[in-house]
Amino acid sequence: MISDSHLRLGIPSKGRLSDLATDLLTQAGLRFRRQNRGLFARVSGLNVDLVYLRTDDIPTLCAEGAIDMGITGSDLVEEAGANVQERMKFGVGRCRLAFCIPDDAPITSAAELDGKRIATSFPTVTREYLAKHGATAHLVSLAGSVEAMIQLGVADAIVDLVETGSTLAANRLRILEEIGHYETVLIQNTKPRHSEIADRLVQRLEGVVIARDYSLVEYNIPRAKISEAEKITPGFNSPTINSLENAEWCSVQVMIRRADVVDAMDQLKAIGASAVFEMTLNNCRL
Ligand SMILES: Nc1ncnc2c1ncn2[C@@H]1O[C@H](COP(=O)(O)OP(=O)(O)OP(=O)(O)O)[C@@H](O)[C@H]1O
Ligand SMILES: O=P(O)(O)OC[C@H]1O[C@H](OP(=O)(O)OP(=O)(O)O)[C@H](O)[C@@H]1O
Ligand SMILES: [Mg+2]
Repeated sequence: MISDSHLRLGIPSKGRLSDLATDLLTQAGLRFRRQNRGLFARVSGLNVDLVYLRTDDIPTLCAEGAIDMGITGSDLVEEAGANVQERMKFGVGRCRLAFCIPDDAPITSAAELDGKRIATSFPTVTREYLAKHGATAHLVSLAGSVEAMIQLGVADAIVDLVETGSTLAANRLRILEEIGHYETVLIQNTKPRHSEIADRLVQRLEGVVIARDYSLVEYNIPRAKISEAEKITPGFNSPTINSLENAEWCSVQVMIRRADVVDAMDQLKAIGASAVFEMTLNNCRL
């Protein structure tokens, strides 16, 4: 099934990153079907084989060359100490890794955890962080449910991922100190095989990631106001300006970060723009 002439891309077989990765690849136009419980899938029209793996094994398997590229969490890359190249950030699966303690604990910094017991799924990152701050601790390594470990009496503090903070709140814990910010990434072996296919894959995925971040905004504006409008909407490179039948007016097309669109639309209206539309982008090549 697996072929040497194909690039091998490792993707999460289950868990929260599994759907994220499948959605990204599908939106990027890759066509594939995973056979029931199968560990491989061939992509049609592009020489790529998908390999379904555990999210936390992907960094090591990529560093070892078992797969050429992989989709995983940057936290897991760091924990594995995997020597891989990060090719892309996807802007999804964002989370922080943090030292957390009971709400009412009087501790004020991670250095004060010297000699204490810490439960975590990230023993390497935790040990290295503590060492940099002149501390050592007894680490209890676990695969999950780390937030329960203080109540269970096996730890004084934990190091775990935090996204919304609701798991911490439910367990009456608070963040003591953040170790770092992480997200879903595309990694590649440092001695790439099939570089051309890899670059094509990156280009396709970038098209989706940029399109997810931007909208296309179109509006009509009096020519006399163009420079004012350009200050509000400078565009990714520069805006596209088209003539209208009424020579005093023109139509502008421009990419704007989604988070900034409503503000920009209000400002455009205020300087005299009309027919201001926001359109969703599905994909792009810039
Ligand atoms: N709450 C979260 N919010 C956002 N991203 C997260 C969160 N928890 C984990 N992640 C990201 O997803 C990756 C995989 O998470 P994890 O290893 O916990 O698997 P999972 O998908 O949650 O499955 P399970 O915990 O059931 O094994 C993490 O390494 C991290 O990059
Ligand atoms: O800040 P929050 O939004 O609450 O998210 C953080 C929680 O999400 C992850 O757990 P997961 O759901 O993967 O369960 P696990 O402990 O079994 O890995 C992580 O390990 C935290 O427990
Ligand atoms: Mg989890």
